[in-house]
Amino acid sequence: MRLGIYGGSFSPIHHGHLLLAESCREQCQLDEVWFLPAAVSPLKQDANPASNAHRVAMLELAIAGNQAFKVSPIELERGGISYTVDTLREVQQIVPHAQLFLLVGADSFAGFYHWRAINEICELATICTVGRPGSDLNDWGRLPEVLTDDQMIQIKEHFVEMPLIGLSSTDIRQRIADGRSIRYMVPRSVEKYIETQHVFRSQESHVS
Ligand SMILES: Nc1ncnc2c1ncn2[C@@H]1O[C@H](COP(=O)(O)OP(=O)(O)OP(=O)(O)O)[C@@H](O)[C@H]1O
Ligand SMILES: O=C(O)c1ccc[n+]([C@@H]2O[C@H](COP(=O)([O-])O)[C@@H](O)[C@H]2O)c1
Repeated sequence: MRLGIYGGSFSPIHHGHLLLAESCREQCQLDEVWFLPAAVSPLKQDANPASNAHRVAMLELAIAGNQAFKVSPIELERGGISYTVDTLREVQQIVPHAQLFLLVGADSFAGFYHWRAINEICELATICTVGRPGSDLNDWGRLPEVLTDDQMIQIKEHFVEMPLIGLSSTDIRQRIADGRSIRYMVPRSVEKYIETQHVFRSQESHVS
């Protein structure tokens, strides 16, 4: 099985996330893509995402009907800071025969040099990178100092094409706070959930 591993805060999930996952599924011939909401994203430790329950509920609504997409709670259940290397090790235990592909947007990839154990990450999974407005996938910074030539070639062979989508969860949360429209930025089911559950409106929704 070719398995896509897609981590993020997903607070909330939006159409940029969904198109990224679908583009990787198609172009990397993935059998499944697992969405893994982070307990605490290592480089966004000061962020205050919606509760775990809300993020999982919105993810489930967003992927409903897509047999290839699943939500995995393993980072939430592990708790603490969600280091990707720990997640990949855990997934390897759960599905030992799966070939793992790590899906990463360009802004996250720009910080990849600072992630924990990046050589091991590259051993455990093939990195699939996707463009995002404002981040240049060709700017590798100091990565060539730490990655092997083979690792760099493998990453370059897995650039995934997708129309650039200038959506971000931060902007969507700001729009909600301002009482502005988020229609067509997130699936309708997610929009309705945010509305009826008052997510991002009350302090309560930020508590796990
Ligand atoms: N519009 C987008 N285009 C391409 N990749 C994206 C887009 N939005 C998010 N991603 C990627 O999805 C992953 C998870 O992102 P995350 O859940 O942090 O969303 P975000 O919109 O960046 O959130 P926030 O604004 O709260 O920081 C990261 O790899 C990120 O690069
Ligand atoms: O393992 C790390 O050191 C690491 C550092 C930064 C980000 N990540 C993961 O990358 C994913 C997207 O993170 P972010 O900060 O762009 O939302 C999420 O699953 C994080 O756990 C992982």
